[in-house]
Amino acid sequence: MHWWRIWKRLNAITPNPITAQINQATKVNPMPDNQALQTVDTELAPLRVQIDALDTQLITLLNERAKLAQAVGHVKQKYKQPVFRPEREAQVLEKIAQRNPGPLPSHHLQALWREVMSVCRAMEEAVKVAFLGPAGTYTEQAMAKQFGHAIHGIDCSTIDDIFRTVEADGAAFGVVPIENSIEGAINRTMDLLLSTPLKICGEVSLAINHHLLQITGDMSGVTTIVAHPQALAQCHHWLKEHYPHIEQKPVGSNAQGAQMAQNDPTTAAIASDIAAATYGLQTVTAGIQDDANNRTRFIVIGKQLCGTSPNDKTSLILATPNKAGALYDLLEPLAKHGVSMLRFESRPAKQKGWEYFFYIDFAGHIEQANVQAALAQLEDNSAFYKCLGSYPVTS
Ligand SMILES: C=C(O[C@@H]1C=C(C(=O)O)C=C[C@H]1O)C(=O)O
Repeated sequence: MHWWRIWKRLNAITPNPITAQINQATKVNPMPDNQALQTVDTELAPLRVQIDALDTQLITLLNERAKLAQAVGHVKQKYKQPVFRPEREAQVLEKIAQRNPGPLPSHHLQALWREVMSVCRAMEEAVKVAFLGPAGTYTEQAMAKQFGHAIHGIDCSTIDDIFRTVEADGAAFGVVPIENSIEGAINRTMDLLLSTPLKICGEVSLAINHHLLQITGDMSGVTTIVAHPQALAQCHHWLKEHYPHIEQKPVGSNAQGAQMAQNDPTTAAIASDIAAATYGLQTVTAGIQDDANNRTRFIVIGKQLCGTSPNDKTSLILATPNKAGALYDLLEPLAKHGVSMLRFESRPAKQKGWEYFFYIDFAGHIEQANVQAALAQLEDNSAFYKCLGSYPVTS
């Protein structure tokens, strides 16, 4: 007798309230007998034949696409040009959304295309990308969102290491967090941008969902909660309300914390569901961040300048001369040349008391005439000027 027949009989004797509820809610027979399965399969058979035929066509088309990417690779190699072209990929993704007749939602189709481009790119060369490790960090997730999975990820233990690895050509690109919707700017990234010769060549925005994780899902013996300081800050109110007496300990990354929790039942971690799966942890409570719309924006850094895409932004660091009205004068060229500002942040200039560096993002690409005119004037008006690059805007 099949196990589900035994289950059915048991249920007939003592109806299980949970299954009864599910059956009522879903109106699906949970234990179809062989005949029902056969009936379903018979009706599905012609649809499956069509799906198999389409898959065969898709395989052919995808391989045709890969061959073209290989040919592109040969041309790039001949002229010693970079394999990864973020502006071209942004263009491809934009066209996907424009041409999509549905019913597939454009953002799902775009996610598929990211992977298609990733494997096509890998036919030219697997791009090396430095990220904040170990495996399971949000930075790794952001890297996959930007580059797809067919890459060579190099895990670094600090943001400084990522900058150094890319500066020393250990990786072509690095992915680092720059700002969070709750906690604001990531200061270490901001400070390193000031001195690095690297450029910004892309950005990635990621929804951040923090979960409280422990090896068996039991908090009774837990004495320490570990996480990156940003994650601890983003869950501050929730932790204060639910675990006010458990010590909080900052660690290098949330994934590192998850790794620690894997080996120690007295330690709980705050990390993503990917980290939970990577380190075999149980979720004690899901979504513990204080703001449900918690997002982090990451930037892609590299030596490569980015061409124009359908929608670009440019990032600058400026300092004003020390005189009245200097900030107004500094920004006036943006308004004059019709350039709209997207972000304005300041960081103290550490060597000088109470002087600041201003980090400015605005819409447009450095190759556009109005942007060039505004930048020339901005540079004239500032005591310090550094252009960090132009790159495609992503949502
Ligand atoms: C094919 C190219 O190379 C890479 C792969 C792309 C793709 O698969 O569509 C797009 C841009 C590049 O990162 C290209 O430059 O056109």
